[in-house]
Amino acid sequence: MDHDLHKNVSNIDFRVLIMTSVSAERDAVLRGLGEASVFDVVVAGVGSAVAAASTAVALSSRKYHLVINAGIAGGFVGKAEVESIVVASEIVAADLGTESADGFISLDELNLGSSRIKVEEDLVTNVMNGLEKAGLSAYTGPILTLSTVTGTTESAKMLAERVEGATAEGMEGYGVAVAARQFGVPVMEIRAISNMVGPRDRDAWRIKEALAALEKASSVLVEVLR
Ligand SMILES: O=C(O)c1cccc(C(=O)CC[C@H]2O[C@@H](n3cnc4c(=O)[nH]cnc43)[C@H](O)[C@@H]2O)c1
Repeated sequence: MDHDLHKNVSNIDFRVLIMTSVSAERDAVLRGLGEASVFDVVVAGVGSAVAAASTAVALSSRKYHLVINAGIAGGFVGKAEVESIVVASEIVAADLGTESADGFISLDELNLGSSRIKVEEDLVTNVMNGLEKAGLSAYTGPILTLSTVTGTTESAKMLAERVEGATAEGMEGYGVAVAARQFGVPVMEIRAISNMVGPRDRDAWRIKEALAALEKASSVLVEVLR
C-alpha cells in the first residue's frame, strides 16, 4: 500500500473515508472540506462498537486508501486545551483489560491481543505540519477510546498514569481503527477539544468552538492531501 499522501493525489482513485459520531461533527468536517471530492464523510453513532460496524460497512462498499476518525474530544490537562486539535500517534482502548488487586491489566499484558493501534508516523507528521502551518494549536499523542466519558479527577489521573502521554479521549477511535486494520487500510484519529478530561461539567463544554476548530482542521486536510 502506498502511504505517501503527496504521491497519492496523482492517483485518480485515491479516496478517504472520514468517520464521525454525530451529524454536527459531520457537518463541521464537510464545511471544512468544501468542494473536495476525494472524501466520504459518514455518521456512525456514539461508541466503539457502532463505529467499528459502520466503518466496516463503509469499507466493504468501495476501496479507500485512508480512514480518519474525526470529531470532538476531551483533552487531558496540561496536554491539550479546549479548541486545540489532537492528532493521534496511537489509538488506545484504555478500558480493554481486567481489574486486579494490583491495578488494571491491559489486553497486551494478558497476552489476549492488543488494545493499541499505532498510526503511521508519516501520516501524523504530514497532518501536524499542515495544522501548524495553518496556525492551529495542534498536539500529537495517544488518544484514548473509552465507553464512558471520564467524569472525576481520580479517573482522569488514573488514565493518565495508565497510558503514558495520554493527550485526549473519545469514544470511537479504537472501533474505527480495528475495522480499518481488518481491511488493511491506514487509519488516523483527529479530534478537536471541546472539554477537559476531569470532573463532569457539561456547561463548560465548548462544543460550538470545538466544531469550528474541527472545521478548520478539515480544511487543512484538503491542503495536505492536495
Ligand atoms: O450537544 C451537541 O450539540 C453536540 C454536538 C456535537 C457533538 C456532541 C457530542 O456529544 C459528541 C459525543 C462525542 O464526543 C466525544 N467526546 C467529547 N468529549 C469527550 C470526553 O471528554 N470523553 C469522551 N468522549 C468525548 C465522543 O467521542 C462522543 O462520541 C454533542
